[in-house]
Amino acid sequence: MTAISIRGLEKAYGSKRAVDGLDLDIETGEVFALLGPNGAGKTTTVEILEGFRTRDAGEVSVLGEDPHGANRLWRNRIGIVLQSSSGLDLLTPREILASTARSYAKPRAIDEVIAAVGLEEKADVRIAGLSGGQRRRLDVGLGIVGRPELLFLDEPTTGFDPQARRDFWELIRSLASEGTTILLTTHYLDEAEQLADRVGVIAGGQLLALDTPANLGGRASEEATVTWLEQGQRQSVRTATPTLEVRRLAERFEGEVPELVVNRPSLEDTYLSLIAPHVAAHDEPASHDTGRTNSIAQEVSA
Ligand SMILES: Nc1ncnc2c1ncn2[C@@H]1O[C@H](COP(=O)(O)OP(=O)(O)OP(=O)(O)O)[C@@H](O)[C@H]1O
Repeated sequence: MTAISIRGLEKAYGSKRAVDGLDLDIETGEVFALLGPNGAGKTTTVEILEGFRTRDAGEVSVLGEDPHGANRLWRNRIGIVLQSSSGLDLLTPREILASTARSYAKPRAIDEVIAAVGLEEKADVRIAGLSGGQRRRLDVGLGIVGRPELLFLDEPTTGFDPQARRDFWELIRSLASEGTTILLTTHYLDEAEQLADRVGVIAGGQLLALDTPANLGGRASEEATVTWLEQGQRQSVRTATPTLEVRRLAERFEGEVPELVVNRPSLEDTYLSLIAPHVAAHDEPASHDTGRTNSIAQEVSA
């Protein structure tokens, strides 16, 4: 089944075409990573899917409905983790999670959410006392407390330390194993590689490539580079048959080949070569203020 269907999506800001004829299907239960340089159109696309932005043209269906003007029932089926949370400094994570949970029909237990995002020790501390990474985990907690069928994660691990990122990846895997569909935007290629069933690369509002992380841009069939040390010099060959090359070397060295390494282009290499023609000399500034706010936060602070 299709969780998200996008056909011919277009959105311009004045003369700037932020999304320029995008077609994409995301299947139910899939973890999909949307990649692209600054200003590629990721946030605009995601915000249209979330119902926070209008589109100029195209058809969009999210969980079977057009997000533009969708009702509260539909909204309760999706979870959103924004790029940054707004000021709720006087509340504790437990309070804000409990308050948020009340607006959903079948919320997760608060303690379960606190444990899932690793905030046990900070559950009853004012949010003002949380580190950036801990606030981010709270954002994720707010995104999942309503037990969403579809979760939007916008650059979820920015500011996480390496252990917190790994813990977060485990959380995403467990949500995915429960059948949650996840649309993730990230600038971390390793995150996409670890989590995503498929990745889509966009630039200039257009889809440049769409595949599994292993196959993106023909990666799986790219030549490998075999390197080794011989008479104090690093040697290397590019080959479509690295196993054969390694066997030859093993025979020649009659055993261990010194400092043997076999490399294929990383997802990052492939990604960078895909977007190279689309990236200007200078990066675009970070996204504009979208007007999208944490509706939950608004409710609580209102
Ligand atoms: N409210 C706005 N008004 C005018 N231009 C906008 C607005 N929002 C986005 N844009 C422009 O639209 C283009 C796409 O922006 P968008 O934020 O969707 O990109 P992005 O891929 O999410 O970038 P980032 O990785 O920096 O978050 C950019 O050129 C951006 O400057």
